[in-house]
Amino acid sequence: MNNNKPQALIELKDIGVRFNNKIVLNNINLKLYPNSVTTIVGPNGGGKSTLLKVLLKLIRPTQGAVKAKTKLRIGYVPQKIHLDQTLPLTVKKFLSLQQPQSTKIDEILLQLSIQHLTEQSMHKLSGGEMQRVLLARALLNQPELLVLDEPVQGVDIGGQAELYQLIAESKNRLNCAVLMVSHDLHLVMANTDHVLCINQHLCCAGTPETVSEHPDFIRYFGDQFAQNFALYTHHHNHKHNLHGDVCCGAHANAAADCHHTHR
Ligand SMILES: Nc1ncnc2c1ncn2[C@@H]1O[C@H](COP(=O)(O)OP(=O)(O)OP(=O)(O)O)[C@@H](O)[C@H]1O
Repeated sequence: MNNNKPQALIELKDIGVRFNNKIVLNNINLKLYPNSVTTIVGPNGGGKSTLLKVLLKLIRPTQGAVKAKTKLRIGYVPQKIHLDQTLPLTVKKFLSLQQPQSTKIDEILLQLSIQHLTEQSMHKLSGGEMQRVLLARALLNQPELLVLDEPVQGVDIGGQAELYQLIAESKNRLNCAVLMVSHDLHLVMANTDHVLCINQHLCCAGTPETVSEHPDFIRYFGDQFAQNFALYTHHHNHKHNLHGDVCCGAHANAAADCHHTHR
């Protein structure tokens, strides 16, 4: 038994979700640990957002359980927010709804290089600016777990890489766990410890390298990705078993337990 292993921040056990008798998720198991990045990929309609909502306790699963550390601080960047266009709202006012302390807001705005947007109207933000503001809001309570649902939607290609870089820096600063849904596989892989490929069930899971070679993954995303991936990948010289421990012969499917202590 490995006594050095940290406690999981949150654990999903045998999660199943049905909507009107349609199975959307089945038998999903997942543990998230501090200082790790886990990326969920999978085809459209595969249940990725639903899984995040179960984890955030926005949806009660039909089956299974979510076990979280007591008073776990979670920051959430949703796919979209809906603002009333008739209500005037500056960025600072928007953020103060989450965190009233002005100095904390200024600190986060500076970290994300958007201090110039402080008095900007929320209605006039570009796609990239809006996503940074949503990230700022999620970071305001110093989350132990940062959850992001397709965080670069509506952001131009240059801004996408920058936003993923800010997410990685925030993770390093807070030592938090990051769980995100992303379609930008080639952009996120270099900063991702574990990938889960979900299509109702867990198709495959493991390091970016192992998942990118899995037949299910190639079926969903094509081997075009493998070529892009080679440009961005970081290299492991070993694999992991179910407990995240280093071993030599682990199979990609065995890594749904997302403990990763090194890069
Ligand atoms: N509240 C709901 N009621 C009924 N069906 C739902 C509900 N929410 C999601 N679904 C269905 O569940 C399935 C999974 O949806 P979900 O949004 O989780 O997929 P996704 O993998 O995030 O998709 P995408 O990549 O397109 O965002 C879809 O078929 C969707 O229509």
